[in-house]
Amino acid sequence: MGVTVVMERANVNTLGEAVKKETVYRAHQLNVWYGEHHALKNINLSFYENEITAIIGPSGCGKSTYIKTLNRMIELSPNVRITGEVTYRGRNIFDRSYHVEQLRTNVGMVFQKPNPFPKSIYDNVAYGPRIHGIRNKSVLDEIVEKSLRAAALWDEVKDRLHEHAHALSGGQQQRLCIARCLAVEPDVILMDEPTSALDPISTAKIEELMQQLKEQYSIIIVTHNMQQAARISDKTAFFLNGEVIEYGDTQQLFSNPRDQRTEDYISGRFG
Ligand SMILES: Nc1ncnc2c1ncn2[C@@H]1O[C@H](COP(=O)(O)OP(=O)(O)OP(=O)(O)O)[C@@H](O)[C@H]1O
Repeated sequence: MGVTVVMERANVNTLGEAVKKETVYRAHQLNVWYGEHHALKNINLSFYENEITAIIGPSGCGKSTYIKTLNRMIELSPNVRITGEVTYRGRNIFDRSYHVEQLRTNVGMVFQKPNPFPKSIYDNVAYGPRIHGIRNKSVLDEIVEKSLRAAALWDEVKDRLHEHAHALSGGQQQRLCIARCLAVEPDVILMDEPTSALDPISTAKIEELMQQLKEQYSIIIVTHNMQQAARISDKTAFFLNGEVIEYGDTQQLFSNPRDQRTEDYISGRFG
């Protein structure tokens, strides 16, 4: 039985001053079962504003289950049972009175495989705002441009906005999915291995983009790539067999892990 170690250090700005960051998400004694399978065990973990948090761990350790819990996509899986609490901005997302639509507006998600809708580039980005009732063409044009610029795709697509999204490269499609997510002005972006299907150049672009996006958004990324976690994240959580083994500042976790199992994993001894 593993021990859940939750270490939280003060956030420090570039001048070395401690700064208080707002807690965006807090999981408290969270357990998830798929039928009889206990996939997440007593998770206690917080995520903070304007940070990138990486979730790492070997295949099957519960990373995807965890981020799917954060936007309640987990409820789409059959025979799921959840106990404990997840608060988003202070409210328990499993409260009966909590509207899942509101949560999904605030919390965007980018998946492993780019999944643009079978529509034009423009219509992909305008989709969410239209669902929210925005019909005015010039307002939509503005949102589309702003979102594509924020996703570092505008220059590449501004002359072909009405082409089919599937005509874009994989890396461009993934940035389009990020633009689609930004168009509804989320607060948090969940990313489930967003670069694992991409080449190194597209991966570098997405990583650079994430550094810009964290100025405005809180990002939680699941990644198998430990170099990527070390390069881009502020905090890292290491999951193993459904438990959080270690959580802390990325630099500290990679250079001086507290738990032997973290050390074994990051040094490639298993997983
Ligand atoms: N819908 C489901 N029904 C039953 N078991 C599931 C379901 N989804 C996941 N599991 C099981 O729960 C455990 C955690 O799965 P999860 O997908 O969260 O792991 P992961 O760490 O994201 O893995 P990977 O890195 O391979 O994507 C695994 O043992 C998996 O087989």
